[in-house]
Amino acid sequence: MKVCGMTQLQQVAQLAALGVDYAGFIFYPASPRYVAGKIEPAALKALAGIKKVGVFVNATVETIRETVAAYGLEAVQLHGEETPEFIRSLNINAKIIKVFRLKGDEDIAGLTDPFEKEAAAFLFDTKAKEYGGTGQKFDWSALRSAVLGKSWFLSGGIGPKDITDLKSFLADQEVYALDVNSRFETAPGIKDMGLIEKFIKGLKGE
Ligand SMILES: O=C(O)c1ccccc1NCC(=O)[C@H](O)[C@H](O)COP(=O)(O)O
Repeated sequence: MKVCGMTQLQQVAQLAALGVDYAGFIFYPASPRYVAGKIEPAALKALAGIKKVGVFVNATVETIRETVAAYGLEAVQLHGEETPEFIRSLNINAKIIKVFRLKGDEDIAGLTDPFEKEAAAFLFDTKAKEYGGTGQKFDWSALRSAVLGKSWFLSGGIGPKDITDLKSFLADQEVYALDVNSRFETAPGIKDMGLIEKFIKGLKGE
């Protein structure tokens, strides 16, 4: 599982203790979850036990490279209109997660194929006015028939009430990991850790 939009180091450590695989950090200045100035880069770099993902929206090569080095990011999530050529030019020591923002009726393979070589994983989020963290879902059924030769994250508005639907979707889909965010917040960037713990247990059927 990935929990995105973290802004407090203590909560990131709590996620690690819960066994969450990935923590996401928003490096998009227009987001209310913009992490710069909220977590000290060296402190995050030193924190072990969870993979750190930097989320960028149409950032420059220099910004991404500097941020990966400063915060010790293991992966970069490209949430904007980044092209395969742009990804090739990055040349960084971090996995690339390319985001596709969907309504649900798109030709998924047509969107993902150009990124087959450049991305380590895909993430499917909801197409909305804002780039991410909208709390809105898209129609997952388009993903049921998509043939994707790559690990992918399911994202977009996933919340505590979705456990039953998720269990049925995950039963016959090769979803690599779920990505959750605003539906588990008390305020933008502040997570309700109790809710996250309950959600993890609920998915495991505990
Ligand atoms: O969370 C943000 O504020 C954000 C802003 C701009 C680009 C991406 C952003 N979030 C990235 C994520 O991976 C979210 O988890 C994803 O959009 C789903 O969020 P939600 O619908 O709130 O579950």
